[in-house]
Amino acid sequence: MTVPGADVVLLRHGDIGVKSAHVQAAMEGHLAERVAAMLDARGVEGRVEHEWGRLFVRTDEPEGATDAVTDVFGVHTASPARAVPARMDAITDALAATARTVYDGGTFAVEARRTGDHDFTSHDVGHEGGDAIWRAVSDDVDPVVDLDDPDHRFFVEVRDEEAFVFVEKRDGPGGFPVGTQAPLVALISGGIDSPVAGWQAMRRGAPIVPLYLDLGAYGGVDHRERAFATIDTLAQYVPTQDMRPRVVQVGEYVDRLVDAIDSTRMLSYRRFMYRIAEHVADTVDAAGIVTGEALGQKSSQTVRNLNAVDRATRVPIHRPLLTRDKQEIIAAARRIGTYNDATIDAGCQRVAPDKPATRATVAAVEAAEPADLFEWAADAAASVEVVERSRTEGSS
Ligand SMILES: Nc1ncnc2c1ncn2[C@@H]1O[C@H](COP(=O)(O)OP(=O)(O)OP(=O)(O)O)[C@@H](O)[C@H]1O
Repeated sequence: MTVPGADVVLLRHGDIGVKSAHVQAAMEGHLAERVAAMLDARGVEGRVEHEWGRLFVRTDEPEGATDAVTDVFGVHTASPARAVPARMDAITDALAATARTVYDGGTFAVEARRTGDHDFTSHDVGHEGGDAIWRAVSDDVDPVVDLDDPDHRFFVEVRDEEAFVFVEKRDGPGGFPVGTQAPLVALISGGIDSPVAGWQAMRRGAPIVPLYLDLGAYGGVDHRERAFATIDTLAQYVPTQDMRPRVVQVGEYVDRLVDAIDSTRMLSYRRFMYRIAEHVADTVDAAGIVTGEALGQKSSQTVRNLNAVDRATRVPIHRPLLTRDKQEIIAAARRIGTYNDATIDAGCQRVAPDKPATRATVAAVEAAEPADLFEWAADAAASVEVVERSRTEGSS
């Protein structure tokens, strides 16, 4: 619940803080820009201020602003807060007003931090603030202080001329602001896994260029639409990025693979797929490929098979979900918002052979696949199409 009179949102970052001073300063600048862009994209009024180690959004819409900023990569937590002058009477008044609104019984604690010169300590703030809260609510409830595990936490942060009163720290995605790493081509099939993998890459700062391979008769309109729907959802996290899907038609090539190869078919299909991604990466100056593969999840994802398929490309393949269980990935997809889009059943299952190889060698895969497989990939990639979507075209 937002504190009454909230007029600012405090933003904290996480991993940015372990960087050297000049990198941290640059990343905080990036973060401030991303926060401003997100507010703009969500239609929330707010002015972003940046001080060393901390960002603030001054706003008349603290709820909307908090919702928006907790979707920005790089934001670890955010707190809608009320700013008051850094005087004890102003702080205790704000705490009392907040307690009257949010305190519905149980135990409480005041947690105070302070930087700057003041004629009181953070211990004083805790003590006098606790008294003020007690007086504010003791007619209605029986307030009890518990500093270890309270039901209600009242936070006060005193910074120089101002003090901020708040009651919650809402989680953001953490990580780094998008754009602080080179781009990656993300192979997005629209299943449950690949959108989560793309999101994870963005969370660590790498913009993604979404690439969808249209399987023609093996996929269908639903398959394509679910991929686009997940990309639209991902695009909402990065309003400044160009998230238009890149689409390559591969149906006729898959037909040929199904006719030509049996047990190692999926592995050659992956090699073909990575090669297409490599071509796209070259055209957009991306420095790697992201997939939603997880160790052992499918026959094509055994350690040996991953080794065999990786040899097809000189571009590194990043697999953020490599060690995740399916249930963890599903939970992440639900949090991110891509789960529902991804549950339409379609696609690769129809390409897979009845008895897929699980311990393939590079030599065996190469021996079974058409000699010109990589030329097919080059031909297919040459007709890559950029699909215009109303919500996915970035503003910078
Ligand atoms: N049609 C496609 N377009 C783009 N990428 C694809 C496509 N099919 C597969 N991939 C990529 O290959 C990875 C492994 O393929 P797999 O067959 O396991 O995907 P899936 O089960 O259809 O979807 P997901 O892995 O997203 O749940 C995917 O995570 C994705 O990165």
